[in-house]
Amino acid sequence: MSQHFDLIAIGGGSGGLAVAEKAAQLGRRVAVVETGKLGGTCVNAGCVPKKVMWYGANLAAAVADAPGYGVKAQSEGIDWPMLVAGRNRYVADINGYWDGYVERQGITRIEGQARFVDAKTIAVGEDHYSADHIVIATGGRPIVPRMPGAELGITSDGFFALETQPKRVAIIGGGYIGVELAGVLRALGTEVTIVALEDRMLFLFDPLISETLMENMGADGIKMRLEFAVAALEKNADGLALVARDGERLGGFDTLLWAVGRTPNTRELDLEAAGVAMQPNGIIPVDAYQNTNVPGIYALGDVIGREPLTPVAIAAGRRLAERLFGGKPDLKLDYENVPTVVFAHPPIGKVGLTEPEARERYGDTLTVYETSFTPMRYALNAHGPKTAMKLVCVGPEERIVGIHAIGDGVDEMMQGFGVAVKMGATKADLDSTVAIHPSSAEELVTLKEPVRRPGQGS
Ligand SMILES: Cc1cc2nc3c(=O)[nH]c(=O)nc-3n(C[C@H](O)[C@H](O)[C@H](O)COP(=O)(O)OP(=O)(O)OC[C@H]3O[C@@H](n4cnc5c(N)ncnc54)[C@H](O)[C@@H]3O)c2cc1C
Ligand SMILES: NC(=O)c1ccc[n+]([C@@H]2O[C@H](COP(=O)([O-])OP(=O)(O)OC[C@H]3O[C@@H](n4cnc5c(N)ncnc54)[C@H](O)[C@@H]3O)[C@@H](O)[C@H]2O)c1
Repeated sequence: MSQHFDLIAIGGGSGGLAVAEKAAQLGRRVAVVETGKLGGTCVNAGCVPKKVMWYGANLAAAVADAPGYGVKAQSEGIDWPMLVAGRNRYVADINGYWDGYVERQGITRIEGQARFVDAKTIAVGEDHYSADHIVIATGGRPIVPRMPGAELGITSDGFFALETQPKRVAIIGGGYIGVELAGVLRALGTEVTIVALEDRMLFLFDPLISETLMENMGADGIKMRLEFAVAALEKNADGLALVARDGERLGGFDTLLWAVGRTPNTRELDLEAAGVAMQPNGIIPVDAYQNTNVPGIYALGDVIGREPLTPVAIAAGRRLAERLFGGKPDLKLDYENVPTVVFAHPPIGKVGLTEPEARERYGDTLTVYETSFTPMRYALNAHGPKTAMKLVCVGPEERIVGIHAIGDGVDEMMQGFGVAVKMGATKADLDSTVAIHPSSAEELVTLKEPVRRPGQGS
């Protein structure tokens, strides 16, 4: 069989579905090729099931706070199979939604694994399909480094397949996934140890965020080991263990979880058949318009290795379709100032540059404001996780180039502040905004004395 389309999206995840949907809405003949379930990583093994677990974990933590407020609640434990079954039903509903939606949009769904035959043709099994435009949106998968015993560890995919709650978990990696799953597991009652290669958790985030995160994690009973380079995983009478490069052992775990990054699903695509360039790490280089080196072949989402987040993949996909078919030849995604949230306990949000990044770009012209407090949510509890916030401003006009926050509610707060930063807001704009009281967000519009002024360094 051979069929021709205006556009084929390889991958039915966040980016592939977005480009296909927009192209179909613009009247084009479109196909999506997907090996698994529609929705991709985000729906099936990422954002969605993770956030359901995060809500469950928040509720479990809230029960512990309830008596302080006179609410006579007491947890009788976690029904893990019930939580997982509910989560899986929720995900299946979204899969079902996408199945129907793709059909209603008139998008042809091709099930199977795509590979290139030439620059205009792909093969799925025995069948060939050609298109004027082919979009590579095949996402990524978790990295499991090569080392002795590596297979003893599960990944985030394995986490979502756990049928019973692990009791003692070691998480390898202090990035997004490590931090999020550590928080979820701990709030649900699992003993958690997290090891990071660097000298702080979330080392790509602002140092104030890492510092406060580690304080909050410690208070929650999460054990942390920094600068711990895992060299082997082991199984012995005591259970599972991590062995560091210097020989140190951390043992007694029932589950080990790799959270050391993701690698693009590009090696199985036969890219060389189409002449598409790929970096040694599997990333496909693109220009600002998602063009690969081959005319008519584009890449977006996690495969391009920039801001691997669902809304980024979706935004890139929509813009690409509008550029190709919507009469907007200059439309492209601006990858600067992408707001992002880590669903830790409590969550973390940021938009723009960290203080060290801003210092590197703008030199000693920064004015930095900070605050740190325990939010009112814990007024009647003996203690609660800390909130911290930072504004990074540039030049005499104090243009805001970075906002960083950790604390209850910052996940929902950051979208609006993202709009402000995108519009070029200055500190004076925040000062002129009347606060909402009592809230944590009001702190960001009432920051007074800077902690660092131009010329004062960090
Ligand atoms: C645990 C976890 C939590 C996350 N949480 C968040 C979050 O809270 N917020 C957020 O913004 N992002 C989150 N992410 C990241 C987000 O899931 C990804 O950035 C996003 O899914 C990328 O979209 P994509 O379209 O590039 O790829 P994907 O969504 O991964 O879709 C790619 C699809 O292509 C298919 N495919 C691969 N190869 C082929 C082939 N040869 N032929 C046909 N189909 C193929 C795959 O089966 C997959 O369905 C999370 C990720 C993980 C792992
Ligand atoms: N809330 C969200 O938006 C969200 C949630 C989860 C994932 N994601 C996306 O998925 C991507 C992948 O997440 P991730 O957490 O796997 O990657 P990550 O890049 O965020 O973090 C990986 C961590 O593992 C460490 N590491 C690497 N090799 C190691 C080793 N051998 N031993 C010990 N530590 C090692 C890294 O230094 C880093 O700290 C993220 O970059 C993010 O874009 C987003």
